[in-house]
Amino acid sequence: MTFAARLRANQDTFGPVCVGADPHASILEAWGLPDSPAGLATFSEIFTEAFAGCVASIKPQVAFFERHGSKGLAVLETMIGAFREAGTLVIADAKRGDIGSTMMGYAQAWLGDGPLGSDAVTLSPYLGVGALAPALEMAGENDRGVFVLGVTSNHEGASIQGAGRPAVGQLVLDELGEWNDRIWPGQTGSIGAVIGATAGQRLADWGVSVDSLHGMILAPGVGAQGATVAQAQALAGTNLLCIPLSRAILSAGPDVARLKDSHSSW
Ligand SMILES: O=c1ccn([C@@H]2O[C@H](COP(=O)(O)O)[C@@H](O)[C@H]2O)c(=O)[nH]1
Repeated sequence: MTFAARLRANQDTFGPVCVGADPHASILEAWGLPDSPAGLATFSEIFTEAFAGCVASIKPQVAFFERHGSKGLAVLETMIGAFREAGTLVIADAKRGDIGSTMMGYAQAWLGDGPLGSDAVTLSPYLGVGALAPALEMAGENDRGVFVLGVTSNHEGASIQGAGRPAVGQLVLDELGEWNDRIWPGQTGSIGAVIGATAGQRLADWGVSVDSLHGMILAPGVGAQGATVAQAQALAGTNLLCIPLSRAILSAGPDVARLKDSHSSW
């Protein structure tokens, strides 16, 4: 079953909200945990108890595990394994992107069967969508997914993503759509784009349309960054929409019941 089909099936049961695992130092502190690998491990245990098997997908922000070095990555490996075992899809937010030969290494790390192997990974197209080919092809071969930065939720991206006509963001979407049509003709492709839920006005101003994507949209920016679920829904078109929320849900922790309620309230 393709990643997109698995995401759709999970979202039919649990809804489109993807819970972000972003153990910022401030979240660890708010949860009464030390900013250390041990604190991170306890965060991960609570997060897993609250959400494994109970939500469609999670999106661990790799940066917050990397900052604890190898011990942090070990915690991430355990978390990824526990969620995948429970049938909850793991979207590793690693934002990888490099020349094709190195890209193969990233694809093997995040979309292979190794300890960090996840259901999907986020990618940056700054070296060209074509440079991402090893990951895009592996998504097709291994029934995994990717989400490539298109028009991001932060305003600093505008000077590059909105440059030119068609805008750079449109060129990225169109190229991703060509890959989807090639690998999954006539279906929802497992190559997605990151389009910030905060970016609706920018899309309109730049004349960017998501129609050519024929895939999935990951729309961060709801909650802590000020966008609403309705704003995320308004920009997805016919693409399969996945809405990640991190701080807005994690702020309900560390109580497991309150974390579950917080997810349900969205
Ligand atoms: O355009 C983007 C791409 C990625 N992100 C990531 O999503 C979460 C958002 O966290 P919140 O606490 O829900 O604001 C975070 O991991 C970002 O790195 C994004 O915000 N915008």
